Amino acid sequence: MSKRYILALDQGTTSSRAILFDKKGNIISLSQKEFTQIYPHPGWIEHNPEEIWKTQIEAAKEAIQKVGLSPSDIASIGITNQRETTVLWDKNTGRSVYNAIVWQCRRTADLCDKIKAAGLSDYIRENTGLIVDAYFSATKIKWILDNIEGVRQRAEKGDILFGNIDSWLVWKLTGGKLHITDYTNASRTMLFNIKSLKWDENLLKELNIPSSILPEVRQSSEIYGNTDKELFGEEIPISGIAGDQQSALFGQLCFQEGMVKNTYGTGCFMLMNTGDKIVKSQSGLITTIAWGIDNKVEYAIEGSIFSAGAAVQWLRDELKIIHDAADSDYFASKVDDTNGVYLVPAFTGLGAPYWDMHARGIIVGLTRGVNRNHIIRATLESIAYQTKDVIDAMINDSEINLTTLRADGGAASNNFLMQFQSDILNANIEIPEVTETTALGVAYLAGLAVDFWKSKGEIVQNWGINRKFKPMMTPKMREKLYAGWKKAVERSKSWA
Ligand SMILES: Nc1ncnc2c1ncn2[C@@H]1O[C@H](COP(=O)(O)OP(=O)(O)O)[C@@H](O)[C@H]1O
Ligand SMILES: O=P(O)(O)OC[C@H](O)CO
Repeated sequence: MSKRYILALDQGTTSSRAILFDKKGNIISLSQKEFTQIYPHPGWIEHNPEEIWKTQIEAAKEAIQKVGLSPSDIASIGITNQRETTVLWDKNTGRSVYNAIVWQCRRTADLCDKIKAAGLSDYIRENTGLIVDAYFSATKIKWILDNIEGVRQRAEKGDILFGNIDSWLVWKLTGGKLHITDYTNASRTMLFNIKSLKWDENLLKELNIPSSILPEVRQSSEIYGNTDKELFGEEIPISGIAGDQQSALFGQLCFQEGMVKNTYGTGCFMLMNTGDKIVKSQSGLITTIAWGIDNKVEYAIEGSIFSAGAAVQWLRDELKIIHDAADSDYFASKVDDTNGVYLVPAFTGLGAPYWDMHARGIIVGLTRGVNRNHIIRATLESIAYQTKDVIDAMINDSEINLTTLRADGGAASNNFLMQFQSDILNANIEIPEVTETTALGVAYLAGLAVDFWKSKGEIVQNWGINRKFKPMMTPKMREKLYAGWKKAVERSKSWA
């Protein structure tokens, strides 16, 4: 029987998902497992790598079993992942030497300040496309090497391996046979030279990171190897790897230069395809690798927003003023405005376009009549305002005339948010039929490598729009609201 499905493993910040797609790009089966968020100190965030592996493999097996399929129905596996999150493990035991330091973690902010003071910012910008920030993997790797007893010595002996979550999962899936990553993930480490497409020797030296720990960098779409037979009962090829935001760009079919998508998950990540051009942002965006496919690399500019859906989770888990993230839609719509309140969710500093590692969250404009609905509404509006900050930067850099934004991610299901977003941007928002575009993107990358899909042209036939939002706000109101946001952002800066 022919192999009818591609299995995408989507290892996100808050959950591990496994999704089976058919040739039309339809979801056949989905399994999702949440895992523990570990906050050892204010501003620090960790995950347990073993728990990530456990939830991911369980989700994969469940997705196959719940629709009565067997591994022989699967043509190949694609892996997409939360990016930058850093794992170091011992290659002899296969066990991690410390928790994964998550992309949001701010513990290396001071180290980044030292890197800036040493005058390395321009070199880093020029060669890695990135802005010096605790967000990226490099300083997280250095922190583990310098702070966990014995790890540096073991690394120097050649016993320690580094990987982002993609590498960790491939290592586990292949029973320790492959230590690889792809171009998209490598471009988020602050150690990879996006021009020469090699690990940057100068930065490795400056940061005192041994090159022996680094994975081999491969394309985002090619057959890398097979899963260990023990795992699924038979081997399945692995043929796609991409960081989740680049994967969503692919899944939203933004194949042409100038096409833009925004993913509303834990954070918000807006990427614009810039083709074979390395565009250097003048407005606080970063340059990243979009994908490596057919022996060619394409680039993107990106605006990374650290807290979007995370702020809604905070309303649910810490303030406990909503039961479920989706309730925020209902409560925000019960009031006409925020009653003058702005919430800046700089829980882990501010990313693009401000890049302030020391900013912290604030709620301003409180008066006696403010109630919980206003706070909930201000939280959702903050996601839209942050997106506007990034779009304005993108328009400034590329002179595009953005009329339509393709949106996806968990919070894109919030109709209030999408309408407010359309209003504040004065642009149309389109939500595709398959909103799991992150998983879909890497399924396409994996499927192209094994001829499950013959070409991008065949994939484009699968595209369909589910919902559309059109701007309805007056320009005067838009300007007034946004001016208030800019003022609030100023108050949140340089706090910690
Ligand atoms: N209806 C909703 N309204 C607002 N936020 C939502 C809604 N549904 C989910 N979210 C938020 O979206 C995030 C989950 O989206 P997802 O794309 O799965 O993120 P990730 O890949 O970062 O784990 C959570 O932070 C959650 O609070
Ligand atoms: O897992 P997500 O969807 O929150 O994405 C996280 C990003 O990859 C961080 O750069």
